[in-house]
Amino acid sequence: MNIQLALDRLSIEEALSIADRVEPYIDWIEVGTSLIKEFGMESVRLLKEAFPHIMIVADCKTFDNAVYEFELCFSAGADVATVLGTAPAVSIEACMETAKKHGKQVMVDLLNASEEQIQMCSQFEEAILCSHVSKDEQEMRGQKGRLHIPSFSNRLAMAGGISIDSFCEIKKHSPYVAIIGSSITKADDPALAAKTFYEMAKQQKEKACE
Ligand SMILES: O=C(CO)[C@H](O)[C@H](O)COP(=O)(O)O
Repeated sequence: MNIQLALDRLSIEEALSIADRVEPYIDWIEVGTSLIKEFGMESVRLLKEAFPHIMIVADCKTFDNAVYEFELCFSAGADVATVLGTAPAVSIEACMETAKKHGKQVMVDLLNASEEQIQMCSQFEEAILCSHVSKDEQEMRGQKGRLHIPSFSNRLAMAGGISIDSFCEIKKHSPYVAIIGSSITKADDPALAAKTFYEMAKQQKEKACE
């Protein structure tokens, strides 16, 4: 399991500083949608420049203009870019092709996708499929559990409000990537929080999940 640090609602300086503090305990860094919207592709470029050896995920949440947006992300240094699973199939196909051309990866965010749309997304065998509880569902509806977890993906990602308390539940699904934002970035001690997730993910704290 890879731990993906999601950097959202931060300045670029704060994002760089947190990533630097938690670097030993994370596998991938996500440049969150909020950073991309506020600071543009410069946020992706600066994170990749600071952490050239770490997988950088540009959470652009593409819905249309797939080739253009994915080209922007990969030119800025992203290793993975995201597309919404609710986007038209032609757009997801274009993301897959653009990623293949650059030797990069696609994460399909299944936020608000229907069973039918999830089935459609599962045809993209090279894609990482992300089961995601949105920020608004968490904060405005108090939703914690996920409605749809694709059982057929061998590259499953899980995101949205993952905490140290809920991490054992996440582990049961053996995701390829566990995406964690606020539980690290808003922790009093981000390095300690990231270390705890990392150790649990790498099974050094298996007993904690029994
Ligand atoms: O994509 C996102 C928001 O749309 C976040 O990356 C994802 O939700 C993880 O952040 P958190 O752990 O704070 O929920």
